[in-house]
Amino acid sequence: MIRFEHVTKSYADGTTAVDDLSFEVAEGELVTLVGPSGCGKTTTMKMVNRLIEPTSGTIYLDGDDISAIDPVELRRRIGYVIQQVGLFPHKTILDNTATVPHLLGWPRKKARARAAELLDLVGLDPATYGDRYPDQLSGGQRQRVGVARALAADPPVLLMDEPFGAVDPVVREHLQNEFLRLQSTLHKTVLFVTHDIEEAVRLGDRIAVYGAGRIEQFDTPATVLGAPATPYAAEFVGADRGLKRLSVTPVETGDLEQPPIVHLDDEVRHAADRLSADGAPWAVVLDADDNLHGWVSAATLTGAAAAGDATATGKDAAAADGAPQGATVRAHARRMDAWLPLGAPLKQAFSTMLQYDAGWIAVLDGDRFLGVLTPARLHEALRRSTTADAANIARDEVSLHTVHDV
Ligand SMILES: Nc1ncnc2c1ncn2[C@@H]1O[C@H](COP(=O)(O)OP(=O)(O)OP(=O)(O)O)[C@@H](O)[C@H]1O
Repeated sequence: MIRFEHVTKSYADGTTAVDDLSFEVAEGELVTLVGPSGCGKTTTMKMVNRLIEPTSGTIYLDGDDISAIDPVELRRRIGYVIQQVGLFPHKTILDNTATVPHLLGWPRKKARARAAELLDLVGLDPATYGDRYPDQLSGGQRQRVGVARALAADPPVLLMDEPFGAVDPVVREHLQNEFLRLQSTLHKTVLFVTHDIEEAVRLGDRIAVYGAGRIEQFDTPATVLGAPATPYAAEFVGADRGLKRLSVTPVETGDLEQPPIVHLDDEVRHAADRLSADGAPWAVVLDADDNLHGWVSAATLTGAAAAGDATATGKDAAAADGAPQGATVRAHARRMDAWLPLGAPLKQAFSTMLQYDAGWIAVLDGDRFLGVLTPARLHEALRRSTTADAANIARDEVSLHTVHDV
């Protein structure tokens, strides 16, 4: 969708802002450009909508050489969001959002209806905020208006230059999540500039790590974090890149352990026997529909089974009706609320373990129980995924050596 071929930008004073850049952004892909201040990210972006002209090389948009497209016509195909937002202070939020449709000559009513729809889409109720002026909004709300305005004419391409840079970290994370949600339905082709590696990793399908005027590495977040291409890239992504990888590595079925399973209505004695045959200290408990209920310990079941025997020989009254209390697993099972969906990031898995102070968490596919993730398996998954991504193989094809193998 966007293709750079040997693009260089040098200024009259001899500064080379961008040096022989070649890369491609696929349709519907979100590519983050990340790097330190002054490395040429903004220059790269502004060449796409011709706010800056390259010194040499060619940029293609959807196969067309953009130098042959009238800049005004070009910019209609490209939404642009910047950190300072650039809202017109004397225009209402609704009119600000409708700016591009107005410029395109849409009838006023249609433009305003579209603007209201977009404000709603970015989480601002048009009835509440539409008639306000920019200085009556918070910084985060203004950023949302910036995104709504860029999307108003439904351009296939979005350029975003540090769009969430001016808000505090909490609002920023909120805006990032909202933007990811939007992008998952809109599938725009997005070039997103940031100097924040966390943001780049979080948002990007792929990341371009910039050194001075050059791309040092152009790859998925997982690969950039797991196998930095150069010492510079390694330093830029940070010594804690292993931890950052937790956010971009999903839980897979092969990462899970399979503890024994018992059902709520199983007889205690049968369940206890099964666990002791397996030598397992506990079992996962499922209900009749195979949905997760919780867990039960082998010790509890064995104790209950023994108590049941004593009751039976003691001719307890409850046993007389054939349904002694505590005869099924149901009476002894504990609820387990620590679960997460397959494909969730390992970071979420770890955080859920900590939140519930749990030694394992269940992994579900919809309602279906798939297995459990333990801290050891989580660590293994992370180690395997690093090798798997670098060698381009499946995670379960990686063999690991641990201290137990020595
Ligand atoms: N008009 C200009 N004349 C000379 N040099 C310029 C001009 N505009 C930008 N530069 C230089 O080009 C280089 C790249 O600038 P650019 O704005 O693309 O960096 P950036 O990576 O976006 O930085 P930041 O994160 O600080 O915005 C910088 O060294 C900058 O000083």
